[in-house]
Amino acid sequence: SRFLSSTSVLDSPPPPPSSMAPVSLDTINPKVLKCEYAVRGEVVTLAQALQEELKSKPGSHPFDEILYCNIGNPQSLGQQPITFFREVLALCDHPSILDKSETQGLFSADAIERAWQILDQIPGRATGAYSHSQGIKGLRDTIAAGIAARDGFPADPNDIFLTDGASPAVHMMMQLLIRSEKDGILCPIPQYPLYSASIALHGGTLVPYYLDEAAGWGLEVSELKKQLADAKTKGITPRALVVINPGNPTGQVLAEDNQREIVDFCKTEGLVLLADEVYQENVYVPEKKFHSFKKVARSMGYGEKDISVVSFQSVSKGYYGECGKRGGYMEVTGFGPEIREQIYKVASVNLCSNISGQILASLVMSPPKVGDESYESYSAEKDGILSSLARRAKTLEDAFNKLEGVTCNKAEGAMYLFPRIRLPEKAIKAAEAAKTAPDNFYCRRLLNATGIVFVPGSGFGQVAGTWHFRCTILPQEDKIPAVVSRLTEFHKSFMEEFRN
Ligand SMILES: Cc1ncc(COP(=O)(O)O)c(CN[C@@H]2CONC2=O)c1O
Repeated sequence: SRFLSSTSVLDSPPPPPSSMAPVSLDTINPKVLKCEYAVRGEVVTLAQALQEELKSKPGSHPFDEILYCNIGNPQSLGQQPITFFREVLALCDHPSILDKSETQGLFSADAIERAWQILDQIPGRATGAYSHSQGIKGLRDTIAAGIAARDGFPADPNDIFLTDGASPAVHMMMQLLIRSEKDGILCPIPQYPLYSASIALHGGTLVPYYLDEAAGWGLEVSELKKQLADAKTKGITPRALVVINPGNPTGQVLAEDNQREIVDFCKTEGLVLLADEVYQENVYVPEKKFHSFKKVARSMGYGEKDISVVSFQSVSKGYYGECGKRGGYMEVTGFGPEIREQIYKVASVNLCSNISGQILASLVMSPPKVGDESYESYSAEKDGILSSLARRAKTLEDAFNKLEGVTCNKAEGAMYLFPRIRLPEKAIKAAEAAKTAPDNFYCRRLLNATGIVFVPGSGFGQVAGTWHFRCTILPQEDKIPAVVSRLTEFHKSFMEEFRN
């Protein structure tokens, strides 16, 4: 009746502000409020503000540029894309140039050939069309063949779901597995906060298992068992175990026998093994090698009926670093057809992932081979990037270990270092006074003094009473000395200021 007579609306006083706003913090989904993602959190927001100030008021800070060491985003820091991949992508997106004579002079013959092959796998050769909701079948065939060649065990294209990066694949699995807050997902601490965020958004419970920093971030099965039992006493039903290998933020690469223990643990406990393997190409130490969890399970004689393994891959990492192209997949094994049908249904709600990402995922899993025209140049680009990442990891690891009160495990893989910092009591008190976590306090002070952007360890989780920060190994090599010198100078003055 309020809107039936215009005069009553015109005469009546405006409703109080709270009831005017259709949406307010207390009327949105509380799961959204609970969700956090520190990789682009408070310190990064402050960095972006400083960057704007530097633009509008040059000289307004004791540094002339922001050095973003917060996110695994290689190409934003100058890393070049892989030529062959981009040649194929460009040709697939503009097929009319494929048979022009000029094209022969501009693109490698095998890139032209690969583009034709891919286009022949796309209905109507239209990269602008929706595809099958699991992704283009021909590309899934290529990816399955790449997985089989990597592992030495068969892969089924129908187990593969191409996604816009690994993130939406993780969300889909959380959506499938979490029925209520009574469902628990075992996650490593420290963890990549996509997992804690997704579990929060889907209303589940994160069941932590602590990686052992003193043992090079080792994953002890005894810890898994302890946390599982503890969760059950609280009425939680553990559904899955997340393993990030190589680890983010911790950089460890699991030993194969440790992986076998983990597979047995999941099989015994009836847990889905969620294997996040987006850094599978990022291994820097000769004594470690990447083994997929699916390969480990199969090599133990465990097949489809023995264990559910979901493997996540992405085009955002490795030596390709194509974060913005949003490509990746999950390989879903060990589920019955009725479950795969449910996953397909959820995937079909989003129609399909983007086609460029799908093409890239197939290129990443089936790159140029020996004898291909582009193989030499492709290998030179790949080896150049990976060897540079290894050097940067070592340089930063050594620099951190030289800082007073800081210890840093080796980055065996991935793209990060996660040093521990023992802060003086005075600094802890100052952080409390600033109403922030001590490691966040340190990162904010570092940013304001040097322009360097780290992410505080509290954004990834850590043993209570310990403090860390995460630094990527991604600034180009010519920038690393500046990171080291600015950090070292800042750290000395910070420790002096707060010496007990
Ligand atoms: C372990 C892990 N899994 C999944 C993802 C998601 O990748 P895509 O959705 O891009 O495929 C990331 C991204 N790494 C984040 C982003 O940059 N820095 C990080 O820590 C990651 O580190």
